[in-house]
Amino acid sequence: MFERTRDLTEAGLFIDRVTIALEGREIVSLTRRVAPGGVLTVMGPSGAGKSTLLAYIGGFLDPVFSARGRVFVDGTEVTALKPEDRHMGVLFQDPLLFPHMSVGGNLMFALPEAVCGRAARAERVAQALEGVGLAGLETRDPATLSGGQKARVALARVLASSPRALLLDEPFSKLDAELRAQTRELVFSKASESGLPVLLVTHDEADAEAAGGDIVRIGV
Ligand SMILES: Nc1ncnc2c1ncn2[C@@H]1O[C@H](COP(=O)(O)OP(=O)(O)OP(=O)(O)O)[C@@H](O)[C@H]1O
Repeated sequence: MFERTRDLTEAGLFIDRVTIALEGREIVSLTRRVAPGGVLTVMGPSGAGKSTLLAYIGGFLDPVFSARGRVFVDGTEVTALKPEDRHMGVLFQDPLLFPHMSVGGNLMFALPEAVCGRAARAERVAQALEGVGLAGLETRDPATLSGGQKARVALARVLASSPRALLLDEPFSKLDAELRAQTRELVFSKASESGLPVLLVTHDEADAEAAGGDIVRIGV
């Protein structure tokens, strides 16, 4: 259940004394606040625990880890909630589009139930695609899209779900340099426009620089 706390009602994402251990060894220990529209970039060597931290915040940490600490979004504690009840948009390296659905179907699936009626839902999908420069692609089979287009559909799908925060786990790493730069500009501008706090996990210093926010280095 939601717990309102009087002293933590600030907007954004708050990571409050989160510690994560594997086989009794602490691998992550972090307290940070990410303002709406701000980015916290998590860097560190392979195996340091970056994806593990993101998984804890998203609510899908593997039970092999033991973890403590609280996660708040806009002053509401989400630590005990299921991933789908945290309303966090997650993007991974792979766009993970549903292959058996059209591009429009992928977005429609993500729309909140509160968007009612066929016409209103179709309009919301159209707007989301337009917002990432893919207007009119509703009927396309995801398999026929380029890598960059797939990444944009994944972003549009996440934004269509009306998230309260974005969790990005190396979402640009499969794109070539030029596409990578374009896609990350689009992601950060959309997040900032929507006032979403972003947690970015990356190996890439250029990603961190483009993100423009605080950088936390773990495992170093
Ligand atoms: N399901 C699991 N069971 C056991 N150990 C795991 C599991 N998932 C991850 N680990 C271990 O936990 C540690 C942290 O992994 P994590 O994937 O968070 O690292 P990372 O910093 O994201 O690495 P990379 O940059 O390579 O993606 C690693 O030592 C990894 O081997």
